[in-house]
Amino acid sequence: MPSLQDELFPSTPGKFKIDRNHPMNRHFHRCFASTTTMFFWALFLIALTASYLSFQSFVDSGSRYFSVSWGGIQWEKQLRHSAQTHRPNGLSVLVTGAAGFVGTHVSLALKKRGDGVVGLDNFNSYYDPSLKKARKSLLSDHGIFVVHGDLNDARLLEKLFDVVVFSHVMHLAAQAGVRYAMENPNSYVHSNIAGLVTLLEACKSANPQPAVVWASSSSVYGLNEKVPFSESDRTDQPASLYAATKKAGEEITHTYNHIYGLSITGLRFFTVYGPWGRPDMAYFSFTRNILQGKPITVFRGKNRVDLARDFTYIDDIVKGCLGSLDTSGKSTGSGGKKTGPAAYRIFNLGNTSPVTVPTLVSILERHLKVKAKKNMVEMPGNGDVPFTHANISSARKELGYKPTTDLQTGLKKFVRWYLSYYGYNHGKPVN
Ligand SMILES: O=C(O)[C@H]1O[C@H](OP(=O)(O)OP(=O)(O)OC[C@H]2O[C@@H](n3ccc(=O)[nH]c3=O)[C@H](O)[C@@H]2O)[C@H](O)[C@@H](O)[C@H]1O
Repeated sequence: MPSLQDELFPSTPGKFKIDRNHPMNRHFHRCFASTTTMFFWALFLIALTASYLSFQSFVDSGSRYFSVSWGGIQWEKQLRHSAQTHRPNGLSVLVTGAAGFVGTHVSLALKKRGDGVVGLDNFNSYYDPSLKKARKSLLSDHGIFVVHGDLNDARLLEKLFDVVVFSHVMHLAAQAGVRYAMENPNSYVHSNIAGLVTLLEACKSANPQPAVVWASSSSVYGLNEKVPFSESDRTDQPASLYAATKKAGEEITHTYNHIYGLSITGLRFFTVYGPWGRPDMAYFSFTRNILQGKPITVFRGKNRVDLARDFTYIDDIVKGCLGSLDTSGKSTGSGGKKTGPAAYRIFNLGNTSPVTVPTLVSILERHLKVKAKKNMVEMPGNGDVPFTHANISSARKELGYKPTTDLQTGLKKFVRWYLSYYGYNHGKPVN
């Protein structure tokens, strides 16, 4: 005789029948019905929770505008992996502007020596974004993850500091270019002022606070005529809005150091050049035009005086950046409050040997084996300064900074990279 159990739960699927009139079955049916209801309610709740969580990460991931560019479990995993250090006492560094010229080189150098690096970049179109994307894939080949996002996205920054404990921030994201400030002044305010403040707010609130090293500029010396430029020289006569925003950055970072105990190092870069450089800069655009047989415009100062720059090779700048990170000392704030004094430093990173722009052109002509078509034009009043020249004794003493590449050697490396990147063979484009 089949047991009750067998009747109710036959081993053969599909033969399950319930005699609703059986008293035992009526009782069972009530129980079963309530279990089923509970089961469906549970399913419903699980589905509801899951969709809430994924909605949260969707909102997290983007911004108020719901564009999904960051966030989610996979994204966080990539962040943590990229930030992992591979040497004892390695640094964990957030590099802003990582797909930029200096950002790419600094990120690679940090990774190479075993530090953890996470990049941040908004991939804006100030110059050819495909170059930025190529730099990004170079970084990715070396295990560096670059987050696509803007400095002004406070929620993104908060999230980055939530997921990773950064020991340092290398802040290189900026609106660069001296002359473009007359075309698009607000982009300088957006990146160099508002973006800087948003970043410093995130740094100040992070626990622990990171030490911050950031890119100021030789342009802060403006109309200063005392040479070479020393950090203690006056910087209250900017000649361009770009310079003014960098100078403002120095004042803003000072207040965050003073109030919140953030360790701050500002680096005044002097006309940095090299492979993977910026197409808007003179050495780069001159190379492009010379190879394409197009004329170049060479600015000249008052009384036909040649303009000169303390052109500094990228590898030297990278050494200065790493030296700054290594010697920055800790921030002292906690929970957004200062608990003691922290370092506030400013260094010139230049080459200490200015070269005139016509000399730059003749070095390029030699390396490219093509004569330039030069238009000599009087320097328009667009923010340029006649010359720059760095005194680097502070950086030498404090950071062990010692530039070793002269313009001739550095441009040779740049030209070799340029020809290979843009597909030239013996000075001719490869079809
Ligand atoms: O040290 C800095 O802090 C800055 O360096 C760089 O500015 P600059 O030193 O002005 O470099 P760059 O544009 O290459 O012009 C070089 C020379 O060529 C002259 N120049 C320029 C263009 C042109 O068509 N003709 C010309 O003669 C021009 O008159 C100048 O004499 C960065 O761009 C800037 O972002 C910032 O980082």
